[in-house]
Amino acid sequence: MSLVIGLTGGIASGKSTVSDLFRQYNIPVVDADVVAREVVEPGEPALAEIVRSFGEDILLPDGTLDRPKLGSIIFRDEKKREQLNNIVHPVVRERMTAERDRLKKTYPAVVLDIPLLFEGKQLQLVDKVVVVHVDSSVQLERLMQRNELTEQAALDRINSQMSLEQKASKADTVIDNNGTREETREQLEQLLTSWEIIDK
Ligand SMILES: CC(C)(COP(=O)(O)OP(=O)(O)OC[C@H]1O[C@@H](n2cnc3c(N)ncnc32)[C@H](O)[C@@H]1O)[C@@H](O)C(=O)NCCC(=O)NCCS
Ligand SMILES: Nc1ncnc2c1ncn2[C@@H]1O[C@H](COP(=O)(O)OP(=O)(O)OP(=O)(O)O)[C@@H](O)[C@H]1O
Repeated sequence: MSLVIGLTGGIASGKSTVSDLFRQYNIPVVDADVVAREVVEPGEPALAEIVRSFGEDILLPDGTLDRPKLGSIIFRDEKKREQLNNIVHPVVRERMTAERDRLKKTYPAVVLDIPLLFEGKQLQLVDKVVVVHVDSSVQLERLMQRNELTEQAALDRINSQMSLEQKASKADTVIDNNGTREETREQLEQLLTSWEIIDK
């Protein structure tokens, strides 16, 4: 029996940071952001569909997706975001399911890092949900710093998702990532011990 853990949170709340910690305990992580990039590479059907919906201008001269341009459209416009989600999410879900099932054969636990686990209705993919939580001021500050975004662009992204408070209220477990990375690691270790995935 392998436990499938859904890891989620808000943008820049620390999912990748916690994913790296899972990997340090030899627990594999499938990252939805990485899969979402793979499915829109040149030659993929999803990219052709994006061009049909958003126009040729959404491509860079080398034929790859102009991600900043698409981001500037969809993070400000709910209808366009839904349009993009309807193209990308089913393919992402299919690939993640296959990867999950492959890894389940070998590992006692598998993590699916899915930023839109609740919004994208992907809960059926996982057994337990871990939400990485930070206060909104910490989230805004870390996002602006990491992505070199203005406050407005960062807020557009944050507000395009379900609030972190709401996500935390739906979780099986919440990891508080306001503190140091070491404090976050300690919380994860405790969790993995209580779920009997690692021995203390
Ligand atoms: C719009 C795109 C091209 C912008 O690319 P960019 O390189 O700037 O961002 P990146 O892909 O690294 O995403 C960063 C974060 O933005 C948030 N985010 C991405 N897409 C969405 C969305 N459709 N709705 C809400 N938040 C989103 C997530 O928290 C994600 O971790 C890209 O995010 C995309 O293709 N999004 C649609 C696919 C998707 O929903 N991905 C999320 C995981 S399935
Ligand atoms: N405990 C921490 N202390 C200080 N900085 C942190 C901590 N956790 C994460 N960070 C920093 O905050 C930023 C966001 O973290 P991370 O990339 O892990 O978030 P994420 O949830 O994976 O983001 P995204 O939704 O965009 O994929 C990064 O620059 C990271 O280095």
